[in-house]
Amino acid sequence: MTRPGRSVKLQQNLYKAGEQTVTAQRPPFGVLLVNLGTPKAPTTAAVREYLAEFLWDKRVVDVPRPLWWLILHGIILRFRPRRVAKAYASVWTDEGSPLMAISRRQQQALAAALKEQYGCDIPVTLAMTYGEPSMEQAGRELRAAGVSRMLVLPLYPQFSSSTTAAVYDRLATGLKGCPHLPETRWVNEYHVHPQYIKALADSVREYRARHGTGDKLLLSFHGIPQRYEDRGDPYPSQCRATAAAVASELGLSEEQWLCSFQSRFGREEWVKPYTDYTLEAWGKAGLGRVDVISPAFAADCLETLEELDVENRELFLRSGGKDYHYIPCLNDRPDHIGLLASLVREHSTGWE
Ligand SMILES: C=CC1=C(C)c2cc3[nH]c(cc4nc(cc5[nH]c(cc1n2)c(C)c5CCC(=O)O)C(CCC(=O)O)=C4C)c(C)c3C=C
Ligand SMILES: [Fe+2]
Ligand SMILES: [Fe+2]
Repeated sequence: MTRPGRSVKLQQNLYKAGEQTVTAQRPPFGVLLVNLGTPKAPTTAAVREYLAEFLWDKRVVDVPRPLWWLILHGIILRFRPRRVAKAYASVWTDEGSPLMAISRRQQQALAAALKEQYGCDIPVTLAMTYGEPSMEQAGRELRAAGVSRMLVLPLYPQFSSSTTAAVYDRLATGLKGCPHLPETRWVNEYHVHPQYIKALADSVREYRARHGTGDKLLLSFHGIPQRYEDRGDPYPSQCRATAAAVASELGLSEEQWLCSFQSRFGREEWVKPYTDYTLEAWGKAGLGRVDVISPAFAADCLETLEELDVENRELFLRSGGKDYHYIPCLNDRPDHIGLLASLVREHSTGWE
């Protein structure tokens, strides 16, 4: 008769040996790139579906549920989708929503950069917090590639409870019921990473070398409600630090730049100064030319291509401003992909 202790030990050894054989062909780890999400089509129905999921997340809107359900379904989802769908239609591309098209290019470019860096394939998958590709889809892709260690890289340079923490919640939901969790690491933020600051500053330098230099540089970040900052969300102070670091890298004096916040939603107070009020005031004050950049967005999207490049341009010019220049997001610039590859390397120490 075999003693129970001995048989257990043998099984463990066999399992270990088996696992080692498999591990030799497995990638050392995989990367999960995450961005916010975007509608499937620039139609009222698709935008309604997207907003219904996005705006129901308590991390985004924290109004008590029964009241918020009435406001969301009774008012917002009845009227907003039609107007917002028109805005999406005006920026839609042959490859789909700009956010999705650019995210896919970032995914491919990062995979190529990592292959060069590590000398083997490091699977890079893309997930959206809301809509598709979902965390579950991305997780299945990573599992199929044999990944047992996962680095999560939310494409948010500044940490916010309304974005980065929402990724965390959604990931946890996606992993519910998963019988064997991957070992997971996480990039929380990279708001003053030297390569991020340099890439932003270089994008301004290159733009200005081609198109001339504005009187002021406005660094406009997506806003959040002031209440969120008051209860500890570090996002606004990280945005201010990013803006100051870019200005310093560019050698700008205090009066040559400003950090502001855009994309307000609802009636409550959001973090200030507001981008639209600032541009209106600068236009009225007779400012000649403003250059605008939006460092919180890793990819151009509705909020930059429509709100910043179209709506706010009109506002500035209507108010008396002379010239308005929008500088694109880092998107798939090689220095941006280089930054993402560095973040992967820095957070995967010991996994190689
Ligand atoms: C309702 C409150 C919102 C908070 C808080 C918020 C924070 C936040 N969002 C981004 C990035 C993006 N937001 C985008 C669109 C968008 N954002 C809100 C609302 C809040 N965002 C809405 C309602 C919308 C949809 C458009 C609209 O109806 O006006 C996008 C663009 C997506 C696209 O498809 O192009 C991005 C990206 C950040 C970084 C952030 C806080 C840090
Ligand atoms: Fe937003
Ligand atoms: Fe907006």
